[in-house]
Amino acid sequence: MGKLIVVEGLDGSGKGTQSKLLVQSLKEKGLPVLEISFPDYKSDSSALVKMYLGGKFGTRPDDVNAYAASLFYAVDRFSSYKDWEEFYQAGGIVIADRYTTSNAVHQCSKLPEERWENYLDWLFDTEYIKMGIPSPDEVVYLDVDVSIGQQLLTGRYHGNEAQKDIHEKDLAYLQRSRKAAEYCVRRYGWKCISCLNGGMIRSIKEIHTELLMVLGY
Ligand SMILES: Cc1cn([C@H]2C[C@H](O)[C@@H](COP(=O)(O)OP(=O)(O)O)O2)c(=O)[nH]c1=O
Repeated sequence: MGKLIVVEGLDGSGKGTQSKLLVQSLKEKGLPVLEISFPDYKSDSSALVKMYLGGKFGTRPDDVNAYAASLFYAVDRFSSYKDWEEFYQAGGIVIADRYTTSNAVHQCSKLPEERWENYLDWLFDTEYIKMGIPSPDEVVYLDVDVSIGQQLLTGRYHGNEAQKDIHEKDLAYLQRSRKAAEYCVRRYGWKCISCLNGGMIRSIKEIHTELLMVLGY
């Protein structure tokens, strides 16, 4: 059995960059490592996720309830697992840029806080037990302020706001997602790295060094 490490964070937190750097560092140490990313946009299994994020079922995140949206992402992960199952079972280290934990962060926020525990129990039972995909060994949450994340996203989309998906366009929704993430950090012992220092985003290298440290590499 291998190891599954998840890099989690809100939109614009730098997860993609940090996942890639982590993979590179572990490769340099000679470890068997594979990078995966969700949603798996290159696969047909992400069709419903694309429809949802593109606004086909409604232009606000709340137009699709937490349970329905979670299942769109869950089936995408089930399909992806077929591609890395063998590597993982043979002892490889899998680095995931988002995972089931993204449902926890981004779908919890559609529910009132008193229903979070119930939803999270359902979510982890559905994906890790009923569907049978692996549960992570480590989850590292990269924490950024929603407004800073938005600035980074605007840069990524070269100022074209129309390119944002229905989650990225909704600031209040992202604020609630951040609260849900903080709840998960406390409840499940996810590791948390603060990506800001004095209101400014820390350097990519600094965050990478801390990421290696919290993971013990
Ligand atoms: C993987 C995953 C993502 N999401 C959300 C988080 C993001 O707001 C959104 C899209 O994922 P994201 O990785 O941000 O895609 P992009 O590369 O287009 O920015 O989907 C979930 O709600 N559940 C999940 O399981």
